[in-house]
Order: sequence, then structure tokens, then C-alpha cells
Amino acid sequence: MSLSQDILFEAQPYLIANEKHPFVQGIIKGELSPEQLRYYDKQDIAFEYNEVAVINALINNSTTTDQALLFHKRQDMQLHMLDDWLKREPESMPHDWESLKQTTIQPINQLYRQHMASTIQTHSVLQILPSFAAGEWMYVELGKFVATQTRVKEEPFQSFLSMSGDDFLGPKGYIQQFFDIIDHEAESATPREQEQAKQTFLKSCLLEWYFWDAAYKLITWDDWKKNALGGKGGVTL
Ligand SMILES: Cc1ncc(CO)c(N)n1
Repeated sequence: MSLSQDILFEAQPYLIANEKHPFVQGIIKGELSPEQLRYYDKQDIAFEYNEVAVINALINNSTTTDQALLFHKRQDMQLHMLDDWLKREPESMPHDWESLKQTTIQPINQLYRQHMASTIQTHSVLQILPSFAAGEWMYVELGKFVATQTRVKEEPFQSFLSMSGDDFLGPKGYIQQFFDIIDHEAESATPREQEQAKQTFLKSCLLEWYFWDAAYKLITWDDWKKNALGGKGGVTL
């Protein structure tokens, strides 16, 4: 079994848990409040900017020119997507550089961003790529899942999880190419390095669930503070 097959097998329970999460169910049914959507929006733009740094590291540490070109193409898409996102200015939340820079990175987002960024210092595509590819894979799979459900047609729900299309799917799509790169790099890696890469992927899948959960419950550092300083022994956030 290739490393990517092994990873995907172990990632299945995480995918099912993400499908069941009330935020994902809320996208399908159109049952999320403006506050929940705004929280997600703000945190996710900041998350995607962090991905720019991770993709840069993938370009820097590519072991072939083809890899570098693929990551470069993905980076181009990322920056265009962010540019389009920032141009949308709903009344509830202006999307511009200044307000984005002032957005507080909330606890789970910080944990996830740092989980991904911490792989950069390995200078290894095998260690960096799974941290990023997991979220891509999760969103594409969730997109396929919501497409099988009777989902509401109204915006913003309809456009949610629509990260599919030819760019990501099929044998030449990003997802398969990322897994091919992981398998190629695994060939010259030790079992321990392969295990580390797998655990990195699975941790990203877990943090995907917590990312929905934080948006669903609107969890902030203030909640963490109140919980810690409230003198009631704390509850699980
Ligand atoms: C948290 C998160 N994970 C993955 C994606 C897909 O890029 C996203 N937009 N946000």
C-alpha cells in the first residue's frame, strides 16, 4: 500500500466526522446565523493568507522543477482567490487589507495555522505538503458530499464548499498530484518520516473539524479567558 493510500484510509473517520458537523450540516440546510458566517469568513481569510506562506515553502523546497511549477500554479490560484475575496465588501464586514490585518486570530485558527507553519522548518516537501493537502482534500470531499444532499440554493450557502471543478479533481487535478508527490517523496524517506507525514495529515483533518466547531460556537480568546478566570474549574471548549 502506498503512503497516500494508507493516509486516505486512516482519514476516512475524520471525513465522516466533518460531514456530520453542525456547521457543515448548516451549510446544507442554510441554517447558520450571520454571526457564524462572519466569524468563519474572517478567520478563513486569515487562514488562507497563512497558506500562502506554506505554499511558498513548498515552492522553495520542491525536489523537481515540475513540483515547483505545480505549487507555483496553486499559489497563483490562491492569490487570485484572495484578491477576489477581498474585493467583495458586504455591509456586515468590509474585506480589505487593513481590516484583515486587524482581525484577531482566534484560538483554533491559531493552532491550525501554527500546526501548518511549523512544518516549514523541516524544509521537506514530505512534511510540509500533508499539512496543506489535508485541508484541500477535506474541502473537495466535503464538496462532493454536499452535492449529494438536498442543499439550499440561497447564497452564501450555495457557493460554500464548491472548491471542485477540474482544477482539483481527476488524475491531473491538484489533489491527485499532491498525493503523487507525497508517494514520490516517501520512496526515499524512512518509516519514521513517513509516519510523521501521515500524522501531520491526520492532525490537519482533526483541526478542520475544530475549525467548523469554533465558527459554530463563535469561540474567541475572550471565551478562553472567561473560562480560565471564571473560577468554576472550566469547561471543555
Ligand atoms: C480551514 C480551511 N481548510 C481548508 C480550506 C480549503 O482551502 C479552507 N478554505 N479553510
